[in-house]
Amino acid sequence: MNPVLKASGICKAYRGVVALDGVSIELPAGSITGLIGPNGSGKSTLFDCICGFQARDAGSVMLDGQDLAGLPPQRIARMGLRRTFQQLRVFPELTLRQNLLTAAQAAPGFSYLSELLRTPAVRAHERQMMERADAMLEEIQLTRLAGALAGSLSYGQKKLLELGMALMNEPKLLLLDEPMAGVNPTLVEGLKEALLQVNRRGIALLIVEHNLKLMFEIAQRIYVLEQGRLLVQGTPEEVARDERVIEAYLGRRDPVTGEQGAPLD
Ligand SMILES: Nc1ncnc2c1ncn2[C@@H]1O[C@H](COP(=O)(O)OP(=O)(O)OP(=O)(O)O)[C@@H](O)[C@H]1O
Repeated sequence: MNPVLKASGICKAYRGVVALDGVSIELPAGSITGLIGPNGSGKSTLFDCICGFQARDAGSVMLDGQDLAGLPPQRIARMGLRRTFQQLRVFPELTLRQNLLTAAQAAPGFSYLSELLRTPAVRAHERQMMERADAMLEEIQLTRLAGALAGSLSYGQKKLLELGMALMNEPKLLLLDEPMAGVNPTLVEGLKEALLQVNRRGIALLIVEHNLKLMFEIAQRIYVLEQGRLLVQGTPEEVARDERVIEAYLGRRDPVTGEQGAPLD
């Protein structure tokens, strides 16, 4: 089976600072993959280079066999590759339902004029998107807050809303940049379950997350970056046992428990 994503030889430097140096990853369709590494190892930059938010210096990215070279991020998103960011991106002055609708795709083939005249086809599409938004609210279990302003949500609820927004157009692949960061520990389990639920629908996940305990629980495969290079890849068990990974984290903190200088297992 074709991988849903194949990134090969990705290189990126910021004014001489090498952030990525020939990184390659391959994600099977429908899989959950973790991307870990110490601070500054290039994880967010790799996301940016895959999604078209940053131009690559070298390397190629294929989504479901299609070359993404030169395509803008919005186009890549429409092709089925969505992402979330370390910093939340919801609209605080809009309701939850409105936030979801902003993420809904305009129907292909509608002209500006047909949108302006609100033709029956446009109205039917709007109805469809409204139904989709309501179904998504149920899925993220925020239906009771459909009409509330997003700004009034807790941080964890905003994370769920952001996840819902990323899912409005049924992507093939979702890149999640630290989905658990800043989330109240009592909500971590709920968010984990939401991610597993998304994956059960066949959507592949690539997750950057400092909560490695969670990562080791849900990922089938883990890639480890260090200083812009791929250090190791393997199953969670293989990665947790790998001397190079333990070494990379020693003196910083244990990737699983957060303790200083302890080995992985
Ligand atoms: N816009 C930028 N301009 C200059 N240097 C940058 C920029 N973004 C990232 N870098 C540098 O590139 C390297 C990789 O950074 P990146 O943010 O991708 O790492 P990361 O693994 O995501 O880190 P963290 O876990 O702290 O989020 C670092 O040395 C960083 O300082």
